Amino acid sequence: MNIPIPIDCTEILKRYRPILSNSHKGMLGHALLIGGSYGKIGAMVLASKACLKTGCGLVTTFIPSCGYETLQTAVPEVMVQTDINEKHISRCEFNFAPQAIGIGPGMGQDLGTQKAFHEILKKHFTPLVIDADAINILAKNKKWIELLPSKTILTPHQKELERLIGKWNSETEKMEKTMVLSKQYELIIVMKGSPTLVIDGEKIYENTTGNAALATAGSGDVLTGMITSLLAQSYEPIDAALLGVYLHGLTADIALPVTGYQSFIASDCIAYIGKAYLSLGK
Ligand SMILES: NC(=O)C1=CN([C@@H]2O[C@H](COP(=O)(O)OP(=O)(O)OC[C@H]3O[C@@H](n4cnc5c(N)ncnc54)[C@H](O)[C@@H]3O)[C@@H](O)[C@H]2O)[C@@H](O)CC1
Ligand SMILES: Nc1ncnc2c1ncn2[C@@H]1O[C@H](COP(=O)(O)OP(=O)(O)O)[C@@H](O)[C@H]1O
Ligand SMILES: [Mg+2]
Repeated sequence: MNIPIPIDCTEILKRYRPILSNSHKGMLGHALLIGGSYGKIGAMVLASKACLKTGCGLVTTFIPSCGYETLQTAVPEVMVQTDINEKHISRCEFNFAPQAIGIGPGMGQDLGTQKAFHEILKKHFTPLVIDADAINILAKNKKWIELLPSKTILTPHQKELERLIGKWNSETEKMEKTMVLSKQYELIIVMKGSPTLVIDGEKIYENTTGNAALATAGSGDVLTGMITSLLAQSYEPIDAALLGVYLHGLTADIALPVTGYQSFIASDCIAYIGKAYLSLGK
């Protein structure tokens, strides 16, 4: 097994690009986030806000129509497009070309949603981040994995990973199975946990930031928004994954002395993205 490369400040500063003084929103990427369902619009609120706060110039969020007012009120900076269906995504049609798409948080696995996801995979070759229910849908329809563009980023937690690759008997077996999947389809797999590992073919990266404060609802939805943001800003997929995971963990490390473990919530993770960037010292 290859020795993991630590994702630390040195590694991150090789990849991080400071903002240029003449930047405008049109240069900083337009991200599209797709997901949410009745009762889980909050996942998209979190992902969308995190996407903007990570520096993306424009963010459009595609949700079922029941979430329209909630999202527009919670994050007025985000543009919203809605599905014809009220409670879940059933047909995803949008009228612009995003630089990156993040899909899955709170999306549910309704059969209509599965079909809509399949259509997106067949029609679009935009850099992709696949999370939560989009991972679960792929696990149910394994043939669709072939449709993922090379270097698509998947962000499974342990249970989602198990649905995707099957059960394992040891940590070594888990790593081997994940690397096989990564190599076979040229995927970047962010194995979320403590610590989070990022697999890119033969390469394994181990994150050095983050703590148990992140064990709270929606913190993964925030990570999806952050990685999609970096991808839309034209970071290479591996750099977007590593920088996203590192900054996400850093928010919790910086917040901890103020919030403690228990009171830290996903919205705090978003609130500390600015301090996480500042601590890179650039
Ligand atoms: N406010 C919201 O709208 C929220 C929506 N969410 C959405 O809710 C849907 C369901 O997601 P869930 O992840 O809750 O459901 P899942 O059924 O995918 O995962 C929950 C199960 O996985 C296990 N698990 C999770 N992380 C683990 C780890 N590191 N090690 C071992 N076991 C682990 C849990 O114990 C539990 O049994 C997703 O679409 C998600 O995006 C959640 O993100 C929570 C917040
Ligand atoms: N004990 C922990 N230490 C460090 N990071 C953690 C810990 N628990 C959870 N996390 C991080 O929090 C995030 C949880 O993601 P996920 O399970 O998808 O949450 P949700 O679906 O509720 O948004 C992941 O990035 C994971 O690495
Ligand atoms: Mg999740």
